[in-house]
Amino acid sequence: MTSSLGDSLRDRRLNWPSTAIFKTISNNIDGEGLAQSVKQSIKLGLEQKNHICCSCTGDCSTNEKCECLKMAQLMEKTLGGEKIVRGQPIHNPPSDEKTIYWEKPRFVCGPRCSCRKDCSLNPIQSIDKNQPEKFEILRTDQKGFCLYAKFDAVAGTPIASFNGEMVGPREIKKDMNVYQYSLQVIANDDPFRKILSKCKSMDHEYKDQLKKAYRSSVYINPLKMGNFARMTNHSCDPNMEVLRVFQGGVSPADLRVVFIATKAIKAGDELTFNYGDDYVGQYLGTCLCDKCKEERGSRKRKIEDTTRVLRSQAKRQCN
Ligand SMILES: C[S@@+](CC[C@H](N)C(=O)[O-])C[C@H]1O[C@@H](n2cnc3c(N)ncnc32)[C@H](O)[C@@H]1O
Repeated sequence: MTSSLGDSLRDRRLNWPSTAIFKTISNNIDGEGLAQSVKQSIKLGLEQKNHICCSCTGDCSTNEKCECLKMAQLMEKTLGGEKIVRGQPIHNPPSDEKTIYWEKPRFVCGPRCSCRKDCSLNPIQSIDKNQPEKFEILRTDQKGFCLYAKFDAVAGTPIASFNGEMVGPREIKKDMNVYQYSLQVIANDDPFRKILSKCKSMDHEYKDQLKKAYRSSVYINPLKMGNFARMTNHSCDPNMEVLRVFQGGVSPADLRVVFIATKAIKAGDELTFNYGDDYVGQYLGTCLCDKCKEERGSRKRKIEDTTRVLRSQAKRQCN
């Protein structure tokens, strides 16, 4: 990891907080505390008959026979989120963030598909590659480590995946650090369950396990093993949003968390997303995002201006 520290602490890893040291992984891995149904459906999902992958040779997004396109279309039709297609921005109403994350998971081609390079239904194919060249981590006094882009991107571009260990709720509650760094990927009675009754060709045993698995809670903990995305700070005016994206199948192990640009990003910009009101209210105290700092600055200027006016009025009256 190529992190830089400010002033005298530069490059002295001994001085880094434990949250800054982790093993980089490019896929989620199984961790502790997962429900039996989650473990079982991950195992069944590894069987070839339960993969969803295509043998297309051209662009899947125009091939009506493509298995991946069919699943992407089923998700779009049932849950309402547009397909993610490379080169086409994803249009999401910004006020709808929570709903997009939970209600509208997407489907894309995966590493087992034969289409690979040219396929526009495979926009996250190389998202985990060359991360040190794409991102920079710098440490600031107030927010700790911050993630910066080293590239320009248009709104709608997939920027990074958020990787780590898949763990159950018990693991999250045990340690406040784990709680603060983790993202929930499967919620109790997950909206994704609506898809399962519509998958006619799915193996029955697998489908039953999936129905149970998507009734439990699963989190991604990036603390011991993860990637750069775990350094993404909160902003009340963020430049990314989080999407759940299935890649190559529909087991919990195929579910990935992907950050998508919501506005144009320039090299040097800090990458941020909205942690949600609960987190901000409970853990951030004073939000140090640019928007809040700007608002506090303008409030302070207003108070100073008013005080100056009142003082000069009082002075005039005294004279
Ligand atoms: C997931 S970590 C992000 C990476 C973190 N900055 C670090 O150094 O490891 C979340 C923590 O970063 C800090 N943080 C993130 N966004 C912030 C913000 N807008 N204002 C203040 N602190 C923030 C808080 O301490 C928060 O609990």
